[in-house]
Amino acid sequence: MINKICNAGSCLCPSKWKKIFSIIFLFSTYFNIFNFFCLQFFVGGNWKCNGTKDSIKKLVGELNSATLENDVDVVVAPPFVYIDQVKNSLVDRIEISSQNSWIGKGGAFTGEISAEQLVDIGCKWVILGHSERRHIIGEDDQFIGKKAAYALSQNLKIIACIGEKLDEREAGKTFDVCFQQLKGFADHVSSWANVVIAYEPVWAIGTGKVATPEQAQEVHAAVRDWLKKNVSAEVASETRIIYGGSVNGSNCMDLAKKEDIDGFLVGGASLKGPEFAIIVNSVTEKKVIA
Ligand SMILES: O=C(CO)COP(=O)(O)O
Repeated sequence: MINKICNAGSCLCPSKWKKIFSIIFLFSTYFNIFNFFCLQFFVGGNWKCNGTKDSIKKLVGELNSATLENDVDVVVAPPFVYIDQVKNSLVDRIEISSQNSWIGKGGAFTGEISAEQLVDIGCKWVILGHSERRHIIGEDDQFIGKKAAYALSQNLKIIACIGEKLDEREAGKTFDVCFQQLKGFADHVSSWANVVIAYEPVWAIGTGKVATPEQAQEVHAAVRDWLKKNVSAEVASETRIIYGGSVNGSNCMDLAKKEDIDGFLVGGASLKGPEFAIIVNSVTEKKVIA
C-alpha cells in the first residue's frame, strides 16, 4: 500500500517520503480501527448539589486549563443555579447538562425547570433517572421514561441512569432491576440516537466502593444484550453505556479497558478539575485495547 502511494508519486519518492507516508498511513489506520471498534468515549461530571460561585469559578478555571484528549465527549452538570455562570465561563469543548428536567411543557409547576428553559440557557444534556432522584425523591420508572421522551422531543440529549441497590444485588436481582428501569425508558423513547445509558450501582455511589471492572462489564454486556433483544441490534451496538459509582483518577484506567464500558459518569471526583481530566483521558486505555 505504501509502495503504491509512493509509486503513484513517481520515482521522485525518496526514502524520507516513504517514512513520512508510513507514519501517516499507520496513524490513520490506527485511528480508523479505533473508531471502528469503539464508540466515542463519554465522560460526564455530575456536580450534584455542590458548589458556590467561588468554588465553581475555581473548578471552571481548572477545567479550562486542563489538557483533554480530543476524541471524548465531555459534559458537566452543575446545579441549575450555576448553569449560566458555567456556560459563560467554561470552554465550548465541554458541554453542559442539567441534573433534571420537568416532565412536560413549563407552566404552573413550582420549583421545576422545563426542557425548553434548559435549551434556552444553552444546556445540551440532561441527567434523568439518577438513583438519588429515584430513591430520595421517589421518581418511578414510567415518570422518568416520560421525562426522557419529553426532553428528547425538545432536542436535549439524555444521560439515562439505571442501577441496583445493595440488597437487590445481594438478592441476585441486579439484572431484573436494571432491565425494569431500562424498560421504563424504552416504553417512551422512540429514538436512542441521543441517549447515553449510565449504569450506576447505588451501593457504589459516593461510598468509595467501586464496582470491579468485571462486575461493571457483566452488567454493561447484559444491558447491551437487553437492548438488542428489546429495541434493536443497531441501538445495542451504537448506544454508549457508561459506568458511575466512585470512579476516580486511580480506578478509571482498569474500568476503561473493559469492552462495554464506553465512559463514565463521575460524582465526587468531578469536583476536582485535574482528577476529572485524568478520568477523561483514560480513553487512552481504550485505544491500547483497540
Ligand atoms: O452518582 C454518581 C454520578 O452520577 C457517582 O457519584 P460518585 O462518583 O461520587 O460515587
